[in-house]
Amino acid sequence: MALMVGARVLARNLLRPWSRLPDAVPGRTGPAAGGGDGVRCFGSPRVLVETDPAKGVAVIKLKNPPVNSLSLEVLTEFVISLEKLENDKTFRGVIVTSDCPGIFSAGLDLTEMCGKSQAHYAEYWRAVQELWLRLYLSNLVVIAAINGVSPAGGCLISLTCDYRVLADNPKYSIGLNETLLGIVAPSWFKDTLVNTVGHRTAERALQLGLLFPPAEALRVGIVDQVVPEDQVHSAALSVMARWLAIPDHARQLTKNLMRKPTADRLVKQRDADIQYFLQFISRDSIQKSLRVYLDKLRQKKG
Ligand SMILES: CCCCCCC/C=C/C(=O)SCCNC(=O)CCNC(=O)[C@H](O)C(C)(C)COP(=O)(O)OP(=O)(O)OC[C@H]1O[C@@H](n2cnc3c(N)ncnc32)[C@H](O)[C@@H]1OP(=O)(O)O
Repeated sequence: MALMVGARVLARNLLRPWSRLPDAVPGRTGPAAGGGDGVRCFGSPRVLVETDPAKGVAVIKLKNPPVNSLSLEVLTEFVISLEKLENDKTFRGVIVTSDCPGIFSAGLDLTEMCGKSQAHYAEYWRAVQELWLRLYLSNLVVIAAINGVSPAGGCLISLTCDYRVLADNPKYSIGLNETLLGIVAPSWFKDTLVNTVGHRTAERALQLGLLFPPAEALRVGIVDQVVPEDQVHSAALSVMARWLAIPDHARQLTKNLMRKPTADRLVKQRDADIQYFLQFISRDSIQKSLRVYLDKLRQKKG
């Protein structure tokens, strides 16, 4: 069943012309759309997109309550929204942020990796790869406005961006904490972190599963800027203006120069990476670790 979801969502959207693509959140214009004159909204139930054609900037807001976990549907809808923006020459930059208060993203959806079929794991992992590749190599300027806690896959999304602004709230930690779950961040997660903070900091952070609070996150360079919580969006817009002042072709070629070797490593062995994930995630010990972790999260409330 779940195997069909990603393909169904993709097919339904890709078959439609651009102007009719937004279906779940119909296009709205003007102040009622929440962004002032000229702001248009589209997107899907879990990935909202607000566009400001005059500025050439869009905002992608993840909305998968309660914790913005990256389910197969979120990953698929995210890729579709990004592709739509990439294909429209109006847009040169996108800000990625969250619509869930206090949570940027809880990372990969653990329920997608626990107790499911091999076919499902394969489809899910391909969708994770796809989003990473699209974001990492996007021609758009991509800025993360991190307005909440951002572990593991949430951190990965931020790391794919060109610049990260984090809200200054001690609860909003960020990092690749996979080892704390008894799992291992794949090589391309590791590469993305190494490319951002350097080898030694990445090694320590990965082995210990460190989640950095804002001041520490800034110190190690996992984020570029920490600002008061109510200024995250305006700070991201200011940074965007600076990046958009650079001629697109020069910036895009430079980005490609910096990032393509890392992306190519995954592209060249995508199927092998999926097979490795399948073997890893299907192990009894790994399934048990994930179940224990999920149970702990669920029991926290009780
Ligand atoms: C070779 C390859 C190997 C495999 C590599 C795999 C790489 C994995 C990458 C990942 O991203 S794994 C996910 C890592 N994420 C986390 O560790 C975060 C876990 N969540 C939290 O710490 C907290 O939920 C929170 C984000 C800090 C929010 O806390 P809050 O108190 O606000 O909410 P909770 O009560 O904890 O959660 C509400 C609800 O949501 C469920 N949930 C939380 N996180 C996830 C998740 N990542 N996936 C699925 N579901 C999640 C949680 O269980 C609660 O559910 P219910 O009790 O309401 O049913």
